[in-house]
Amino acid sequence: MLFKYYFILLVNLLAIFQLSANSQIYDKLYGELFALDELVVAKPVEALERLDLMDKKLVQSDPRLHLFWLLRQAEASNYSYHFEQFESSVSQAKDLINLSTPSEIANRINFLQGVIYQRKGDYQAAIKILTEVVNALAHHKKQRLYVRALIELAYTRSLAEQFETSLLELQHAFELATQMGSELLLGITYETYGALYGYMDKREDSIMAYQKAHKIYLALNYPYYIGESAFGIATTYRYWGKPEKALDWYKRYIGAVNGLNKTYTEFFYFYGVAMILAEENNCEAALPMIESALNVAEFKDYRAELFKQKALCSAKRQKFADASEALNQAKKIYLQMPALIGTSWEIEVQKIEAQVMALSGDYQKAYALLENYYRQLLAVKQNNVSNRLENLRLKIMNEREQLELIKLEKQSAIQQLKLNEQLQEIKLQETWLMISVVLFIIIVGIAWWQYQVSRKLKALAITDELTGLSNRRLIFTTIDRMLKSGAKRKSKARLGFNSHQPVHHTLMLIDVDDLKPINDEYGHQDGDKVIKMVADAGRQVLRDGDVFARIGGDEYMLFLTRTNEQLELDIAKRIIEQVGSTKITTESGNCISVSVSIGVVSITDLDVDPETLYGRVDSALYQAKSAGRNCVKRWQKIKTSSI
Ligand SMILES: Nc1nc2c(ncn2[C@@H]2O[C@H](COP(=O)(O)OP(=O)(O)OP(=O)(O)O)[C@@H](O)[C@H]2O)c(=O)[nH]1
Repeated sequence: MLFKYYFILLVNLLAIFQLSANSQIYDKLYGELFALDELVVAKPVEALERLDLMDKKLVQSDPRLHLFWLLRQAEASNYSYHFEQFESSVSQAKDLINLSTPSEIANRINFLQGVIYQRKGDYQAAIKILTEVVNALAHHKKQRLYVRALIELAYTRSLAEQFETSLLELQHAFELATQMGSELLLGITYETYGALYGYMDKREDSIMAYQKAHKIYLALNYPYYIGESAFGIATTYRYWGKPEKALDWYKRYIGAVNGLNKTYTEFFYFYGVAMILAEENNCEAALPMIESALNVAEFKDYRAELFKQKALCSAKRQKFADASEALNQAKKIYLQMPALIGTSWEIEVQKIEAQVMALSGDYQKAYALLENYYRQLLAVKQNNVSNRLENLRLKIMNEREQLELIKLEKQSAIQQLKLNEQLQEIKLQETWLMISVVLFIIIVGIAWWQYQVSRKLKALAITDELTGLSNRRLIFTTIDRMLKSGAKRKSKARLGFNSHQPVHHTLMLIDVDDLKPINDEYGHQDGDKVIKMVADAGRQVLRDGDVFARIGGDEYMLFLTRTNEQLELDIAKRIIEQVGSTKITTESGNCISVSVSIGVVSITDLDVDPETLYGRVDSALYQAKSAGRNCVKRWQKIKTSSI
């Protein structure tokens, strides 16, 4: 019993899990379908492939998702000229509509149904369903679908030569498209103006409107629309009697739609080229093209045109049976298209029939038909070019130009804003550059200052402040280094790596005699003068590589390189003489002189250790002091010698 409850609980839990997992999958699929919005028109074939890759079973398991999917398939099929698939998707979608279908989706499907009716030449059905869509959306006009349906309605009316209503609807669509700032809707409006003006025999206006549409489509890069506008331009040029231009634009059409479904793109292309050839009396080339275009079953209105040309061409080639058969086909088509009865399209059949009769030699019948044709044509033209219609057309064109001007002004204001933004950006960049340069200068300045300070500190570390001579640290380091490198060289020489060079350097220890009494009697300032004067006297004997340092209160050490016994004694004597002959004027104005004692040691053996060396020079100085001062003593192995 308990097991049964557990089982039910488990099943419920699984169902809940399944539901939430499914809802996640559905969300993902909805997301994918939403994301196709641009692709269906920009790259419809790719969109169809993507739709095909989606899990159909899953899509079909949710009616709303299925509807959405079918809508996308319909759009992508339409824009890729897969018209059968387009029709089948719309019809499947229609079958799925029920009371719970959101009106927005139902309207979209009805709109597409309207396009299908129109393409099939059932203008009355198209006008009816498109009017329903427009009315259903009338409460919220700034909707893409509302404007789209309005344009399609206007276009369908223009095909049925209801020009006045068509113009009014199109103008309304143009205003809305401008307000909404939708480039695509503007393009479609211009394109439809192109068609409308074409049917109204306003060739130049037609080309201008089509060109505007074409430019917009090129910028959007939508192949279907680029092709449609090129085809429209070609057709207007054809009616205008400019076959070369028409052919050029038919070629542009087939270039633009390259990659889309060939069955229909080629149908339109062959249709256009065949009509040009036939109109130029090149029936031999036109007829096979007319035949291959007629093999495509769609588009009654186009087929009627093809049959008309076939009839004429056949008659010109004396094939009157074919001509009459073709005329019958054309008439049959118009009977199936009540909206076209009485339009210039339909009455033109009589003209063609008259031409066929004339070619067959039945001039009487031809005359009667022609008379009838021109009477009807006059009525149609009068209707189409009535003053009221012409005034309306001019008024509408004027209003449109006003709107275009406003749009241009807005664009130039936006451009100005962008320009200002760019200027500000440039200014900001300049400021940053300035700041960077200033920072760079500051950093370089600080680095320079640090370098100078560290140089000074380094100098201070090795310099005696009072005399500017080297200090004890520097001279001792120099001597140590010299002895070490000398010792290395010597040991290498011993091993035979280099030759042994005899050396002779000199170390002197100089001490001021009786400085204490001077300090005591004249003061430290005068004592300092003495210390500086001795430093100056010693400086004069220096050469490159020599070091002269103050190593203590009144004690100096002098290290001389590349000397000899005679030279070192001469230098010591020169110092003694220099010091002795220099008079110092004390602060109190007295003139005093001092002397120094000097201890000398010759360095000929680099193996000696520094301490021993300092001990020797110290003892030599001690000898000099003991010998009564103001003299030089050299240290010698046994004893120091007096000089
Ligand atoms: N003015 C001055 N006096 C100093 C300085 N450094 C040391 N002295 C003094 O110099 C004197 C050195 O004394 P000693 O070398 O012992 O004796 P001395 O009077 O020079 O006599 P000697 O035996 O000949 O050396 C001391 O009185 C120190 O105070 C200094 O930088 N400036």
